[in-house]
Amino acid sequence: MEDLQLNISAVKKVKKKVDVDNKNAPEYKFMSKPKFIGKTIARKRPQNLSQTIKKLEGEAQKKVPKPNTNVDLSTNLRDLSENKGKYQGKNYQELNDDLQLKQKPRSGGWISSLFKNNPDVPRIGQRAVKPLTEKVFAGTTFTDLDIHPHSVANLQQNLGLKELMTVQQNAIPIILQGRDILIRSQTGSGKTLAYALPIVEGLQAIRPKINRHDGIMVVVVVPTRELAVQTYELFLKLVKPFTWVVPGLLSGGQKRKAEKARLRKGLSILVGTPGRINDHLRHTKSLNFAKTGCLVLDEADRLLDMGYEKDVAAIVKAIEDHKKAATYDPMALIKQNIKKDLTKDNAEETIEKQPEEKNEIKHHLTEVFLSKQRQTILLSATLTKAVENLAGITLVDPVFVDTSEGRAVVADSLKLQRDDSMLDQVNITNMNVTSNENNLKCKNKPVLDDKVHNIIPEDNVPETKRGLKAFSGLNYPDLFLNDNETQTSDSKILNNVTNQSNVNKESDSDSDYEYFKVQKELAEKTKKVESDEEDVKPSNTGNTFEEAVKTAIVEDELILPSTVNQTFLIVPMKLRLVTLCSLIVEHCVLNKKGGKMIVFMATLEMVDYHSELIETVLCGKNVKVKKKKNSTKKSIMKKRKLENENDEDKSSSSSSEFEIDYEEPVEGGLVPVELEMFSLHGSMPHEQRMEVFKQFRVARNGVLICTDVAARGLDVPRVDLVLQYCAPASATDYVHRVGRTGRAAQVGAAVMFLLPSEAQFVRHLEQKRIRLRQSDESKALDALRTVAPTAPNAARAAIAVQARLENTAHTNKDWLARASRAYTSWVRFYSGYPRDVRQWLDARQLHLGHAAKAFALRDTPAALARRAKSDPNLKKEKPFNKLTVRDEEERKRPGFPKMKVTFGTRITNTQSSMHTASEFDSGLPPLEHSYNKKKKKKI
Ligand SMILES: Nc1ncnc2c1ncn2[C@@H]1O[C@H](COP(=O)(O)OP(=O)(O)OP(=O)(O)O)[C@@H](O)[C@H]1O
Repeated sequence: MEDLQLNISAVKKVKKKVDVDNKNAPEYKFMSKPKFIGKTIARKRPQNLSQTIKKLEGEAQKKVPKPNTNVDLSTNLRDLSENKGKYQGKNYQELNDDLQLKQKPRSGGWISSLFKNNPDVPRIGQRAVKPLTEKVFAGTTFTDLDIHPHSVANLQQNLGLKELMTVQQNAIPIILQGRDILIRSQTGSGKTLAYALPIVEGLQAIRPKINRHDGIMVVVVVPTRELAVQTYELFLKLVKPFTWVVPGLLSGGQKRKAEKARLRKGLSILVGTPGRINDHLRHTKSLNFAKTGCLVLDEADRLLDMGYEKDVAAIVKAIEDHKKAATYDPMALIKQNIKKDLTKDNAEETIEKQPEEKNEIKHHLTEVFLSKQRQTILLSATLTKAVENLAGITLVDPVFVDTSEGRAVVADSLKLQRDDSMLDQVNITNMNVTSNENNLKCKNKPVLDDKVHNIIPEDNVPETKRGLKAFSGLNYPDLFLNDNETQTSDSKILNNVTNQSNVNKESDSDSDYEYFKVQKELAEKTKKVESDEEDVKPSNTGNTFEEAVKTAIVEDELILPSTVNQTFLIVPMKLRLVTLCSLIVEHCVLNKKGGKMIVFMATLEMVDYHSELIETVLCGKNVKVKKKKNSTKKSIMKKRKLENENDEDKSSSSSSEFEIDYEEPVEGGLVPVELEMFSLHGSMPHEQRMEVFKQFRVARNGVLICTDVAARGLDVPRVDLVLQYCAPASATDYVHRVGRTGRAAQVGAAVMFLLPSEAQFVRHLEQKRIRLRQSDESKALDALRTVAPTAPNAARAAIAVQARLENTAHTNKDWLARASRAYTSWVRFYSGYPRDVRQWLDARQLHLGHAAKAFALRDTPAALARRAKSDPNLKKEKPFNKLTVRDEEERKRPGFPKMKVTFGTRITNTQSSMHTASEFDSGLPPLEHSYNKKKKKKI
């Protein structure tokens, strides 16, 4: 009686009590023989492969004369497919699929081993982890900034923003000074506005006013198309009072021609993804960065993942090359000289005018736009070694802004130069962010008090001391060396920082008392360390910026908004899909206010399959629904109440679930619910992708199932739950996924599903100062009783839902193929987890048979593997996101020498990055090669 099938195929609608022989069943008691038709019965698993094979053999024996009694099964099957009309043209896999599909109508039932042989759910004690926190709002307003009054009014009226956020208060004055900057601040803390506002301010102040033909002044590079659209839209709002500043978008979806035309028309601010921008750099002559005074790399760490570093390097190099080329333009020089001669006569007039014009320039950033200089801004909520290297390569005399509380840092690389002449002492300013609120209030003074911030305007630095790269040890030209000349940047970096990772003393105890005791000890220790730090002269690395960034990276502590309630739920593999359905119903259907949630999955095949499967099953899509009068919400609630009372009585008297009356369920046991489902991944057609993104943004409630393509930067209003159905590939990914909720100090919740074998992954997160609580799994399936109202308890409701999920997945070959593809892609993804998390997310611990159940499949893993092998869709080319860095293209276009780029040690492993590589392609169709055109003409 190991594998039994629950058959609910009754016609009668009258409640009857089922008499069950249940003495030997371990968990759920199945009947060996039905006492009467139409009630809960159990029977052997029909789709057992051995049975299938026996049947095939039987048929073969009937129809084909037995050639040899010793022939093996494969010979029989071959004979079947080759000789017999019924099976002609079908391979073994097709036959197997046919049988799989036939089983449903024949049996009318389903496998019901959902609650059998599941591993125990471990209890993971909570350790004493003190999360890093960050104050979101600064307590000052935009009027305190020295910006155009129209901007302030626009922010208030069109964006509804009044108060400055902490990162904005710290970063805007520095950006207005034209300084290079690296910003680290938690997710949803307003980093986009922190750079967009001063950029618009700097541009609008240029006189005479710029126009779209003056060239691209600002380039903003972001990792995904959605983020590009979002950033572009913010710029559109900010330039409303300054119509002569024109933002533009290059993010894919449109034809090359249309984008080329837009570039030819002219833009002031260009927002785009690296692949797309780089592609136009190679194929669109009108794209020129000679006038680019500001480069923004948002989500800098992500930009260096997924093989994007070459595109980013090419953009940085293009800006430098174009600017250089513009400087040495002989025609421009001649023109300039002629102009000088012509205007000699008016020299007096010019001299008189000059001071007036100079007075108009409030911020150094405006001067940067008018000069040959370039300001670079790097941003992310998480820093990696690769970002450190990128900062070393791209930033000159930079400032590091880290806004986490208790360690808020504004570290200035120019501090050293000033101190050389003054104190010969290097200090990182650890300061309380709130303490400098008053510094912004005086408009006529330098915006920041440099005594507090350690910032000195670039003008005050002696010429000889300026122009230092962010890291003294980095060799800048390394970026563009040829293969054989390349040296690893890493070997050159002197890592002076010996700071110990601030891993807290841990306690495995759950008790609050223990937790607070450890916290107190920690607080005392921290106090002591801080006072010691004041006495000890810091190590002289020669660059405060370098020291601060390296410290932040070595400590590797992550920060999340404190308004997000983070939990994890340990779910046995077989129960994952039904638990997901339950959480969706609980959050989006039962929640009276209407919930909006994002579900992260590992692969795009999973996203496609799950979103359609869940929508079909929960919403009754494609199912003819005959609404029963008594299945209205009110009656269901009433019934539930009665059942609950009955349950309580019965639980004491009976141990069998099958002794409870089981009414024939409406439409297979499920009542459809109202639910808006959305899905998003990088391989979706562009228009559909944008449409989904826009619709989900405005939706009041609903579920977005997506890959990590939605993990970065996306700002969707009212998302109050983030569910990680598959564990993230790193703690950093965890932070960005969770960061889609609790934005701008809003309240949010985050749940991560873990398998029992993955439970220790929580410890990995705790080491990074992320604190999570374990959720109680006993209530996780309760919400399913809403969709299976006739089920006597949550477990039976889960069985009914699982049955419907399986039946749907076995509706036809197309469904079956998609289910198998999703399963196979997940298995592949799982074995590709990066090495540093593989000890917790170990593919060898997986039970692949149970995993099949989680994909609503009934096949054995071996049969699934065979199906995957014969599926042409799974043999499709690996996603290729290096459209713009092909060798032949490198050679074709002058000015783009073959580059060997290493921004740092690659931390992503190729296997796992391939799964998501398609998320980040340029969005352009491949170029038609000239020989193809010739061929076409000939034809
Ligand atoms: N001063 C402000 N007051 C109130 N809300 C603000 C302010 N500045 C920005 N916001 C809002 O905060 C939200 C998050 O901003 P933003 O997307 O820039 O965050 P972020 O730090 O870039 O996040 P991520 O790290 O996830 O990319 C947005 O909805 C934005 O409108």
